[in-house]
Amino acid sequence: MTAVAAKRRFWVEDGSSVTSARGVEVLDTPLLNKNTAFTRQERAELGLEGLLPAAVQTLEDRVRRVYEQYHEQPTDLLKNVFLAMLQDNDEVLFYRLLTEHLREMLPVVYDPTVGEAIKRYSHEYRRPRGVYLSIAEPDRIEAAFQDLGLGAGDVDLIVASDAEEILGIGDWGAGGIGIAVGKLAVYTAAAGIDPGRVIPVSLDVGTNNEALLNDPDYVGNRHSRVRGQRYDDFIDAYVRTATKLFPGALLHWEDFGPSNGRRILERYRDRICTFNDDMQGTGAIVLAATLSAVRVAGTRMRDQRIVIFGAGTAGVGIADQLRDAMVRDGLERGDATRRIWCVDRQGLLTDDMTALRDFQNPYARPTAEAREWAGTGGIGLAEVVANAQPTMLIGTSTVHRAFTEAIVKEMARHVDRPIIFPLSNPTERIEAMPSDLIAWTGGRGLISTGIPVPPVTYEGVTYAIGQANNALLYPGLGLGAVVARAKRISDGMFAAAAEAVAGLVSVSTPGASLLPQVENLRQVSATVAVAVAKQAAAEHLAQAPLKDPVQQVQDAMWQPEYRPVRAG
Ligand SMILES: NC(=O)C1=CN([C@@H]2O[C@H](COP(=O)(O)OP(=O)(O)OC[C@H]3O[C@@H](n4cnc5c(N)ncnc54)[C@H](O)[C@@H]3O)[C@@H](O)[C@H]2O)C=CC1
Ligand SMILES: CC(=O)C(=O)O
Ligand SMILES: [Mg+2]
Repeated sequence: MTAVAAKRRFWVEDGSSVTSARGVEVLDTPLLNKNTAFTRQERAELGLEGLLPAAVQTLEDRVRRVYEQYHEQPTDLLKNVFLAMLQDNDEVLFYRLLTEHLREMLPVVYDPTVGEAIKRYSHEYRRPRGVYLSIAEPDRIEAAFQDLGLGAGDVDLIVASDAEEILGIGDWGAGGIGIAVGKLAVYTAAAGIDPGRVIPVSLDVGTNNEALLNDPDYVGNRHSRVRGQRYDDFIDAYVRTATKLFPGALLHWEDFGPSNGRRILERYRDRICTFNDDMQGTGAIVLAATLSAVRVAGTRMRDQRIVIFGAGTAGVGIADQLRDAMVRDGLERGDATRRIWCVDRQGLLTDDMTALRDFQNPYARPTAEAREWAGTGGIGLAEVVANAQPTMLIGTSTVHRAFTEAIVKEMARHVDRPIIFPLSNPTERIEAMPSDLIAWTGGRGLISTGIPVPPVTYEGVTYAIGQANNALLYPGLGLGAVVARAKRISDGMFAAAAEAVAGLVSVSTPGASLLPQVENLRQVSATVAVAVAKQAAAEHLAQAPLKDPVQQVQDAMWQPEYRPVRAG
């Protein structure tokens, strides 16, 4: 039996959607469905008369109603489920609502509530979204993508996760599709990436999460994680198929375990258009926040002394970009590397440790240097902070409350404006809350967090806490790459993106945020996109001509508006 390739239900011509679907099939297509906003003529043409109540409403009418319904949901998880159902029913309405209430709803669609939704995925499961690839059937990858009915030029972006390290909550197996869906929702809300031209992908290689393996409702493969050659071959089959079927697509990797994430990126980054968000997107947004902080502190990038607590995917990704920024500020690479101290489970990483991961090796400190720092229980974060006297402390460890009052006060003894970024997500993982950090440093701390937090008032000054989350960066990066039709995603593109974000921030007022506010995410993303597209052109990585990048970026941004729908 041969597989039957699915056909697209609709396409766009002169600003209208044209569809071969009729009746309920139209209402069941989220990017086509306008529900009560279908005009009388559209209802007649598409076989919808009698399937809808009499009133013909506008998008604004519909937004008003769903906003009320949203507020009737009693918990953030149920709000998330409500929005997912809306997205599956009427995608324009979902994106209009989300865009109009971004500060309110981003934490529900994305970090932190997305973490809870992923944990509950099999229980709250209603309908599928995306492509589910199973390690049991690597030879069905092509058929799986073809079931979408998309052509070679129809896809701009694919976000894939194997769900080994979802945010800071660990292995969530098939539920990991939720992070791909959430990241893509942010791409569209923040940067106007066309939601009809993206694919979320679950790479289901099993799970080591016992709770899932023993949960009768679990919807994924019920075996332990496959590793080694079979895993690599599966990833390779995914990359080969995706790039063959959709040669223009950017492949985004999200929430892999540290060794796989790094290895996959190294294998493909010079061959295809791809990036790892946790390593590179995070590194760039943290660099942006650092550039702002350094301006406030009146110091220079090259003068920083940086302690990173949690030297995994995100931590070392941040280290790499901060090191490169110090090199751009005039330091030799070796000298820049020596201004970074990485602390992980085993304490300060030193060069006598045999079990370091290869990407940690460059940051291992000479054993002799650290020997005299050892407290009674080894060289932990407290000893490193006391001895290294850092100007910056970054948390990517998933360890809640790891930045204690004693450690923060010790840091603040040695530096005028301590820069402290507790970046772990979701809320129950953050290394310290900003209100404490500001109090412990007497208002001198320059703070940014991964989760969204409200402003903190301390001794009459209100401190806005910028969200150092890769969501402020990757959407614009993706848009810039799409507009430029970039062949590769280079380190230079991340540096350009970071500088563009930092350039949007005015830090002259006391308590000003180190990063732009989430309300301005579309402006931030457009600015990043222009910088990234220009950088791609400068590095001869752009395949599209860039005559007027500012206008090209604006033109490329999808808007949540109902289009006329015609029968075809
Ligand atoms: N703000 C942002 O944009 C981002 C934040 N993150 C957050 O960073 C955290 C880490 O994420 P990944 O790097 O992807 O995970 P990962 O698993 O690659 O890295 C975590 C590291 O922390 C270490 N660690 C765990 N317990 C520790 C302890 N008690 N003491 C010292 N080190 C310890 C682990 O050994 C590992 O090396 C998560 O909470 C995640 O949500 C990750 C990416 C982006
Ligand atoms: C924000 C993000 O990508 C993470 O926490 O993994
Ligand atoms: Mg992530």
